[in-house]
Amino acid sequence: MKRMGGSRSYSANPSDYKLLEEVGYGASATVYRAIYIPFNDVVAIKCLDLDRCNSNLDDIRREAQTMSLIDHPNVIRAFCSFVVDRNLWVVMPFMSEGSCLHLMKIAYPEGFEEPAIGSILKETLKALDYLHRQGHIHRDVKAGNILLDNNGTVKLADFGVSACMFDSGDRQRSRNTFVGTPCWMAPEVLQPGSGYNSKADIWSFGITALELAHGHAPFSKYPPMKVLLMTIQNAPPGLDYDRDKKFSKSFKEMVAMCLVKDQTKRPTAEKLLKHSFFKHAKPPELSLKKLFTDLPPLWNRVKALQLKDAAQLALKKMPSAEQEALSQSEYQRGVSAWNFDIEDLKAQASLVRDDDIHECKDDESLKSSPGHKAAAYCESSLGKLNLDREVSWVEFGGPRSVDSIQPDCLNETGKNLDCDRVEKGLRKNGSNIDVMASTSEKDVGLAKAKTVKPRQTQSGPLTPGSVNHSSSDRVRNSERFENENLPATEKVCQVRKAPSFSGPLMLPNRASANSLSAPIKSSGGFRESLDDKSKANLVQIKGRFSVTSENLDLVKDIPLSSVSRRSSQTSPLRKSASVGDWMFESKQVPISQSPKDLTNGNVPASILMAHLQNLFQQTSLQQDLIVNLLNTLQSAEAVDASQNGKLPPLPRSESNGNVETPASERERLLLGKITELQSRMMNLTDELTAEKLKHDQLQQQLRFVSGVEENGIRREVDA
Ligand SMILES: Nc1ncnc2c1ncn2[C@@H]1O[C@H](COP(=O)(O)OP(=O)(O)OP(=O)(O)O)[C@@H](O)[C@H]1O
Repeated sequence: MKRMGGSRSYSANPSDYKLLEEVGYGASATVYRAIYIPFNDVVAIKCLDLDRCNSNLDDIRREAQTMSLIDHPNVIRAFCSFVVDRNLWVVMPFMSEGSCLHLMKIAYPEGFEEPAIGSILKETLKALDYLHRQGHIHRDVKAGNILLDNNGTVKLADFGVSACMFDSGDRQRSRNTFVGTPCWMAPEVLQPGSGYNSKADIWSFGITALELAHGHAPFSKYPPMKVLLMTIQNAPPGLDYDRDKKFSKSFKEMVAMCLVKDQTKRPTAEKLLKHSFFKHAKPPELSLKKLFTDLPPLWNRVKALQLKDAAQLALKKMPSAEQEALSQSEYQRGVSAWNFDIEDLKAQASLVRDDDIHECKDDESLKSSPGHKAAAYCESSLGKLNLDREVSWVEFGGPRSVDSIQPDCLNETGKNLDCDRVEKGLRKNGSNIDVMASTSEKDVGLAKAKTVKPRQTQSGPLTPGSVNHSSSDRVRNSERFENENLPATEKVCQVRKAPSFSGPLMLPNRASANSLSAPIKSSGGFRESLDDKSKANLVQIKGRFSVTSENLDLVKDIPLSSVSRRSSQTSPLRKSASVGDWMFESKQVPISQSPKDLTNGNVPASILMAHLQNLFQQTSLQQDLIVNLLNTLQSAEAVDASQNGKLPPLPRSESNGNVETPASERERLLLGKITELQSRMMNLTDELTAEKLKHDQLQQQLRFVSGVEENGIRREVDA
């Protein structure tokens, strides 16, 4: 793809470009300063490692093409793009001051002053307004993607995850997938199925405003899953009245407007641009230029940051392998499917120990601790959450390992670049770099110890052919090197190879990829409203079917089709209860199934046996119950009659005490009563016979099932 840069066109021939220093890196790309030889123009080349990209080549090409069609002074456009081995090269204008994130890490760890923030945000908002009008959602608005050049120009970069709202087919559907960086992600983006639109960018824009104001995004020190939960559950973050006294009311108000959880209540970019905060924003060339005075060139800053990151990461206490395995499986369980369940996630997040939330806390004491920003940077820059449709596993680990960073301290001749000098230079320049650069001597020593190892350089001026190695190869190669050559003292660095909480999460979004271990919940992921009693015992709900913990043992292997249907069938015991108020409490009998259900071949014989035995027991109990009932009725009638005087005492023979032949009215009444009792008894006998019949049928089935099972076992034994 050949495109025009201004009035000039750039070729798609890699040998026309000379790669110089590395000036940035992200989850899937490394960015180099480069020279376009035919014009002797400085450009930036983003080398996207296709092995590390989740998208297919067509998608990536389309993205690069989209980028090349962009035409706005505040949006980075691609001059051209082409594939070089397993990399896609995207040629674009070089932004000499790099990203706002890098600038903050190097010189403004507590964030920028309001006038600078106002200018940066206004230019960014113009970019968003343009993109939204063109039908795009950027989906990755953050300080790391806002680039600056030395005359104060601000451009929004990185269409790595942008999508066209007017796309059709797969790409349109893919808007229902999670893509982005968790700290900046809008609540609706984190909740699958709820759908989102360009207002998601407005939320990210609000988070970016906080990032520029504080030097880090809210929640940036937490692991991705925790961020995800906090974004969904907590009140939206904002500028605090007390803590952020230095910021104006209109700035605070503008941020609050962006960070409304209900996306429909967020303003559009166009509307937001009319906010008084932006009306009074200074032109960027006035407020931004002074930010870079006295800073070393971008590539040296990037190197210093890489060293700092490496040292910080090496110092981090890593969780044990077991904990990692647990956290991986928990993460996978929680978000590995569309049935995104907040309760389950809450439980998982609670498994994350507080000391796993790395040393950066929000409190001021820690803020002032040396190097805390770099650690926060590591968290935020590595904590990319990417839930892609084709991925069915969770991947942890930062986008770059310590190892992959090491060669950056070497120049093309393999000589060690004087990293100390870089740091000293930064300090000398009087900026706040001390905070960033003042990790203990141990850190620096550690980093230096690693840099002196003779290795083939992969940075510095590079010819196109020399960028053949994918970044993953680089990591792998250097890991091998580490394993073979690392002295014991440097083993700590190997912790980087262990997965980390803050690495990119690649989570599947396929509905079918749900986890068996996760409880089945009603469609919204929340339990249906049930009375407290049933809630307490509830294990599963699926439509109108429920299983309670009381019958869990009996039921655990029975397929859902044989699980009791709530309040739709009456158990034999309920029937008996309706005869009189004879409530029969049995915790073993909550299931009612028709013999058809039980003999449909799906139910294991052992379960069926238990169930039939249970029914047999019930029937016997019912028999006893009916007999008792009859006896009770008879004696009660007699007592009643004699007490109420309805049936006067029978005349007794004086001589032998026998009842004499009825002759009187009283005797007729008595006979009537007896007849009534007899008919009731007959009814009850009928019921009893029916129950006996049922009992016999069940016994037959029981025998049949046992026979089948025995035959099966015999056949198995014979075989
Ligand atoms: N045109 C450019 N000029 C100067 N520096 C650049 C340019 N483009 C990118 N960078 C630097 O490179 C870094 C990484 O670039 P980019 O964000 O495009 O990579 P990525 O892999 O898409 O990162 P992520 O997805 O993590 O945001 C940026 O944060 C910025 O510091």
